[in-house]
Amino acid sequence: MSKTIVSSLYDSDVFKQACRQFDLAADAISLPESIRDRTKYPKRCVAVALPIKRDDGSVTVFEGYRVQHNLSTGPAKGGIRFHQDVTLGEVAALSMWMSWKTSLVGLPYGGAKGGVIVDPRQLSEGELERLSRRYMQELIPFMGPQIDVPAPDVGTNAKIMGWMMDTYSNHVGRNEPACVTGKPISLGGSQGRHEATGAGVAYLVKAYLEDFNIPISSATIAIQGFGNVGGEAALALANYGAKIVAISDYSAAIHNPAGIDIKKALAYVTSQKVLHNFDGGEMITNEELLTLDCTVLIPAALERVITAEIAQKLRCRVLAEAANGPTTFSADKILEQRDDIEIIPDVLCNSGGVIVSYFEWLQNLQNFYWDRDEVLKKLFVMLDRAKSSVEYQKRKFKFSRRLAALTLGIQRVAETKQSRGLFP
Ligand SMILES: NC(=O)C1=CN([C@@H]2O[C@H](COP(=O)(O)OP(=O)(O)OC[C@H]3O[C@@H](n4cnc5c(N)ncnc54)[C@H](O)[C@@H]3O)[C@@H](O)[C@H]2O)C=CC1
Ligand SMILES: O=C(O)CCC(=O)C(=O)O
Repeated sequence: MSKTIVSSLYDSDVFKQACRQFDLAADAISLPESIRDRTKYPKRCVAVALPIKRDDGSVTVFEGYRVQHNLSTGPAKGGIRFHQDVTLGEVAALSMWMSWKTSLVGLPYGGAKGGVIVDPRQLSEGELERLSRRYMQELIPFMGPQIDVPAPDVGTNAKIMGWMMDTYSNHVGRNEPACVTGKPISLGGSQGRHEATGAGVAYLVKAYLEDFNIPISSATIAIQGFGNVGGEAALALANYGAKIVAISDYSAAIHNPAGIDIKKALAYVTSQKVLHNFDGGEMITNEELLTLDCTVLIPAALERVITAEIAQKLRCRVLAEAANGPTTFSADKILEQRDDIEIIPDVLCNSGGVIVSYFEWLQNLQNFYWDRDEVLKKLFVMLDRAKSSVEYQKRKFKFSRRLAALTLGIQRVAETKQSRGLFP
């Protein structure tokens, strides 16, 4: 990666956070200096201008990115975010976390992430389709089933993945479902992918609560973010018998100590798009939600919401990081000292999404499809395996759980790069 680009990425607090995590992990495993920068910084950052014809005939040029952090361990893999606050540094940080995540869970992938600076709620359906297609069109030279395989993230969904897959397929002149995951099932999407990230979060929360001898039936859960991940995690945890006492999205936060009817909340969001005015409890502030007295707090929205100040006020027993990068580096230090909160770190906690994306890619490549039960069974086996390896690493080296997960992911990427050697 060019030094000029790297220094500009450091303008981003999220990128700094990912780099500080890397440095800590690299020191902890005494990663040789000669391999550090090659492992740490992205391989490739692509920025594209995306001119879109608006419904009124005018043209708006949006800006989009794809950062391929690591291509050494397999095709790059990671979601695409449509959000007004996207920056190149944020996308780069998210691409680093994708690399550690795919390596930690043992997938034959590298890591990548994409983003477009846009508030998708401000676009009509037609404008959104033109933007999604243009993004894929501009990036086709860098995409493909064996190069880089995108998926949904914040502000994107199966329909958008379908448009991107169609654009790619039209370009290569054949149906190529394996170029994108998280597609509609009718286009080769996998059973279970829609709920995979949230279902994986819920499965790990349940497994860790068992380890901590906390019955799930007595657990109270607060969730920030009620989109794909937060909504599906809430549903799965409610089905396991936990009580969801607070939920929120960008429009509202709702608290109900007696438990929120999650099916009703999901139906409300499907029809109204937001939680605003949902009649399921009392309105609270975002900070009140994060600092509620509860068994499990699940940030499932954006990065850096658990700041140092919030970390001091947290009253949960378990912090399950469904979002990527929700805890700042300084908040992490405080939580380590507090010692009364167990963290399930993002790269493990939300890995269910990319695991089922891998299953989708495999099904597309072999043209043989699995049913939902088989997908979920395989998902839970892989999550159990990843959890066990993290717990083993944690015990063996007396690391925090985050450091255990990061060192496992980083070590594998570094080892692969080292084994491949340097072209003279
Ligand atoms: N979609 C996926 O498969 C995966 C997503 N993730 C991560 O999970 C997180 C959520 O992603 P998705 O659910 O896919 O996105 P989404 O776009 O479906 O939902 C995001 C939710 O966060 C809410 N939100 C945004 N700003 C907020 C704020 N300031 N306060 C409270 N809520 C706010 C939105 O209103 C929405 O409910 C992100 O960090 C993403 O990177 C991680 C792994 C896979
Ligand atoms: O499903 C995927 O390929 C990636 C999902 C994602 O963006 C993530 O795990 O953060």
